[in-house]
Amino acid sequence: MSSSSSYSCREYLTVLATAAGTAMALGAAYELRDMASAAARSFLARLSPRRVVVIDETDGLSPNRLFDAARSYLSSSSSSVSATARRLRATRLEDSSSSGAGAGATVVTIDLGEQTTDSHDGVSYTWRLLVSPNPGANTNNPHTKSGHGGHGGHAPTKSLELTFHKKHTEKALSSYIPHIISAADEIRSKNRALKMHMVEYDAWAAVDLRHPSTFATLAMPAAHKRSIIADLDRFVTRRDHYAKTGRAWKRGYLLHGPPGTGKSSLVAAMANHLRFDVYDLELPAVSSNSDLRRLLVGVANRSILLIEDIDRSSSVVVNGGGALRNHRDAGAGDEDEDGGGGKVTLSGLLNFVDGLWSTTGEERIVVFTTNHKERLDPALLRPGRMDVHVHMGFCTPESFRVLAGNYHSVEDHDMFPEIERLLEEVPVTPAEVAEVLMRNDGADAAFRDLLEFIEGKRMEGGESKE
Ligand SMILES: Nc1ncnc2c1ncn2[C@@H]1O[C@H](COP(=O)(O)OP(=O)(O)OP(=O)(O)O)[C@@H](O)[C@H]1O
Repeated sequence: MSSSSSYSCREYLTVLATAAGTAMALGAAYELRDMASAAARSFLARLSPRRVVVIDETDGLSPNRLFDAARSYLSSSSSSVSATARRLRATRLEDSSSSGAGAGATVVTIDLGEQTTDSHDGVSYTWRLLVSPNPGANTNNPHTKSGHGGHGGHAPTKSLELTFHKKHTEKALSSYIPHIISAADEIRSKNRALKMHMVEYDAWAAVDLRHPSTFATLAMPAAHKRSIIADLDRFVTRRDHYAKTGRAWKRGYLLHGPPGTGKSSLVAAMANHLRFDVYDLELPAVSSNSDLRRLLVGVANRSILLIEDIDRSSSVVVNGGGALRNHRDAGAGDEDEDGGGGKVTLSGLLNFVDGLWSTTGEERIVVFTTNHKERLDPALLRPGRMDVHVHMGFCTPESFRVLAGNYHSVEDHDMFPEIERLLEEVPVTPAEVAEVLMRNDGADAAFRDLLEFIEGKRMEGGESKE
């Protein structure tokens, strides 16, 4: 028994020793094989006409921004990812803000191990999403894996491989990668919720800008809309032009017209179109140049600075003794005639904005609104100050049809000819029309109510449409 057991033991040890020897031999063989395959890879890489750029998810401890940018880019329609990848991964974005254009949108991107192609500037690129185990991970111990241990430190790392012909290396690095970064910035700006910033205790305070107005819902002549959209689109693409001429990259808009004609709605439509935040600067609330400077410095890039009712600011000046003066040549640092040194002036503000923003090279839009353009100092109206003047007028038949579509999804109706005939002669603001259309549930009742409303205004008489 004992001899058989010692034999077994010897035999067992022999087996073990043989196994260990085999393992060592195998280990050495694997090592040799790895070395050989690395050498072969590097040899093949030298022979291959393809070049590979690896973009890891993290750069040590911090996230690699280029990886994030490339993933956003590959999820967007600007790349041809969805057309070429075999297997896609789809995610529905959280519907957290109604003002975020990407809110609730479905994002599609390539799945792990998949590859897709894209082309840019005549060059074809291949992308592959790979995952590799983290070197610090003990893959046998589930508690050290991300999601179990809670630290996530040993999660597998992802990387993107970008492959292209090596003759295009220069183009890939100096043109394609910057293109990806700027496309990703654009996607991020489209997906974020817009903000409205207002002055509170001498500092900007932000709330979500949830104004639903867009150029599609705006009641104004279609030709005017088209020219404003074209102007905005041209402006945001002209960085080089402004840089060359040494001018602040800003565009001034003056929106004028009676109350309720949609000036604020147009500002919201511009913000929604450009995905710019709005900074609502109430000039009378700003008491000194130092406050103004601080506020203007705090206006972010790619935003709209809104200064409303500037005629009211001017009339304070005309009557003397207000916080604002509207002198033609006044600078922001001028002394107030009433001895309230360092008070803000409107034209001073504009000089100030030009000087302050000419060095930043980022696009900003300044919008002034007024109900009385004729009351403004002509110095404020000259080009360069306010480049585009937009008149927001009373409701026209064309504007009425937009509102009828907005509120009742109706394109035509028996009562339209009568309503439109009346609108030609009676001054009714789009806000008044919108209010009547909104208070009625059914289209028939709404249009009847509107007819009565306009008739009533005509009977009252008052100002004519001219
Ligand atoms: N042109 C328009 N297109 C669509 N809706 C409009 C238009 N004008 C007015 N409205 C409706 O009337 C409401 C009030 O209009 P809005 O505040 O845009 O006018 P405003 O000209 O800025 O007035 P105010 O000079 O009094 O500030 C808007 O929220 C919108 O519902």
